[in-house]
Amino acid sequence: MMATPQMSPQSNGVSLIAFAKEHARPSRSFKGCSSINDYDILGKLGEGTFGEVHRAKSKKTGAIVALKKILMHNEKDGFPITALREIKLLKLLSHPNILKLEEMAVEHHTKPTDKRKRAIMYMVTPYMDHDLSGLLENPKVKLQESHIKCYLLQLLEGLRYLHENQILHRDMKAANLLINNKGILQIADFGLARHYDEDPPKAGMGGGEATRDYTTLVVTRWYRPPELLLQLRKYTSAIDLWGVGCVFGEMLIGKPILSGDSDANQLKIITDLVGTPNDETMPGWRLLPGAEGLNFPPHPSTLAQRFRQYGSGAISLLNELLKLDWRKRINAIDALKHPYFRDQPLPAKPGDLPTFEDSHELDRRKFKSQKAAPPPAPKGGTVGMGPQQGGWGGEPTVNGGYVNGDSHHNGHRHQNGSRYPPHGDHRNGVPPPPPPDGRRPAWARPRDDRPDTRLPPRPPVNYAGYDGPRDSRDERPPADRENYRSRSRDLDRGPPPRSRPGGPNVDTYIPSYGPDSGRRDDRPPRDRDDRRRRDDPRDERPRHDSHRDRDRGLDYDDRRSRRTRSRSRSPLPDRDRGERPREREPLPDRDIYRR
Ligand SMILES: Nc1ncnc2c1ncn2[C@@H]1O[C@H](COP(=O)(O)OP(=O)(O)OP(=O)(O)O)[C@@H](O)[C@H]1O
Repeated sequence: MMATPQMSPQSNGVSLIAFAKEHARPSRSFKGCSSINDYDILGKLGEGTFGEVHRAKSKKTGAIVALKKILMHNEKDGFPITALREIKLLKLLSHPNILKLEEMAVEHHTKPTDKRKRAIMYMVTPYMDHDLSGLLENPKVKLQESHIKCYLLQLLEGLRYLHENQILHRDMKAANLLINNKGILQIADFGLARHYDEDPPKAGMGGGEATRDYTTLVVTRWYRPPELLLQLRKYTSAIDLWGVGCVFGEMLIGKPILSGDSDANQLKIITDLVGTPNDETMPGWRLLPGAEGLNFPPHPSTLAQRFRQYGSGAISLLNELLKLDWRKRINAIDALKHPYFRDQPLPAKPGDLPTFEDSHELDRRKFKSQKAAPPPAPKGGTVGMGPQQGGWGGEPTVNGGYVNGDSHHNGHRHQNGSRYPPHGDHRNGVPPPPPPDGRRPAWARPRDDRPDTRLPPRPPVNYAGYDGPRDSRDERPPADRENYRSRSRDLDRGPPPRSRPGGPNVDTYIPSYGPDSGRRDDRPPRDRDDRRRRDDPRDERPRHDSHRDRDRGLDYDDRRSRRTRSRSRSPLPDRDRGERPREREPLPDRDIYRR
């Protein structure tokens, strides 16, 4: 088991080396690195931001595993920092509800012409039969309320463990929750996770308060809490609990509950559901950077009405998880004690859950192809930037879900290899499915009549294209700051500007638990903030940037020349572009592990 809250390195001055030692799981549980030849590849399961995921069988143990291939979108940039973060965190974590990293597997190029290419790395994790998003899309799966409670309890247990150990997941969503046929749910995909510098949450105290800034470029839009949409940088573990609320609602109604087609639209449909913010429901919201120029016509919560068929227990827990005020949002410790879990029907035991046929992204394509033709290949959408044409136009459906531009999609994985929309399918004549039956709960109605849904882009881009403009870190020229302000007043007029690569939103911190981390460990947290990291030439651009390039069909050379062009044109000094010429101040290689 990992540390108790008292062991937090920042709260009591314990060095991160000691922290790592406390947290280290038994060394034999992480085997290190094996060869890809130790595995028989059985088939492809999916494709994510990092790369393909394959099902495989270990030749040594016979175990069925998942191999996540780490794609090097840009070989010259080296190993992706998001993958490094994920590997480092997963190596430390040990909990039944957190996906376990068994080992890494390496594939060396054997052809003489490829010898100079970098080896391909794979993360080896136990094979899980489903992800929750795939499971909910499987027409043969009918989740009963006792099953939902069982999954929700496991999700909260996993999250309590993460938060107790000061880790924010920052990408809570159904697609990142893996489930096996023994009824075990595990939280996966730690590519956006990070160590949290504040104290762990305490019972009855919500997520507490944060004292330092974090990047707001986190969480997939449909699961993104209002405070992040409004650019709060001092956010807390409460951001993950909002995601739990979205996942809970999704399990109840069988589809994502808040599927905004732009950040502005996301805020709109959130407030339609939980009521507009005011000084009581979200004190201080007007002071948040993203609130500038925003006005919400007062409107009460409709949550109880929308979820009335699921009973008062479910409504009460949803209300706690989907609280606008992040300071009052329930934490995982308290959510686990919520009376909903003691109401009938009681949570099923994992071993009592039914088994289902495998539901991964490629299986989802199979389910969908039984219903409709797949969507056209993207013509170069921009991952991370909503289509925006939806503006504030999300409409609630009768059963508590929402219909908007996104929900008209047919839910396929896209042929850009992503779960995220290429932004444009819905304009290509894919007809919306018939409206859902709003009277019956998800498990009691046919799955085929639910609107198809697709995940929005991840990672997000804030519609202002910049956050934290009011603090001393705003080093952009005044003209740029002014642009930000006028853009924020025109939220739904057009597509958002792209955030600047390596700009102040880039939170490239990865916790430094390595044996060589002593020197910096003792520095105050302030020293390890985003400012230092964005100066690092090896700072990775936000994940969506490189992914976006890929989806735009830009190859490495395109990207490089584009970067070179923008560099030569940019009026900003290197510092402001988040870059620092290597020759000026080379950093030791190991520094990449310290951000
Ligand atoms: N251990 C596993 N067992 C079975 N399937 C898995 C496993 N890990 C991942 N998958 C499948 O592969 C898909 C992509 O995996 P994952 O989300 O980890 O990749 P990613 O690159 O982080 O994706 P994203 O695009 O969400 O960032 C998952 O949705 C799931 O369907």
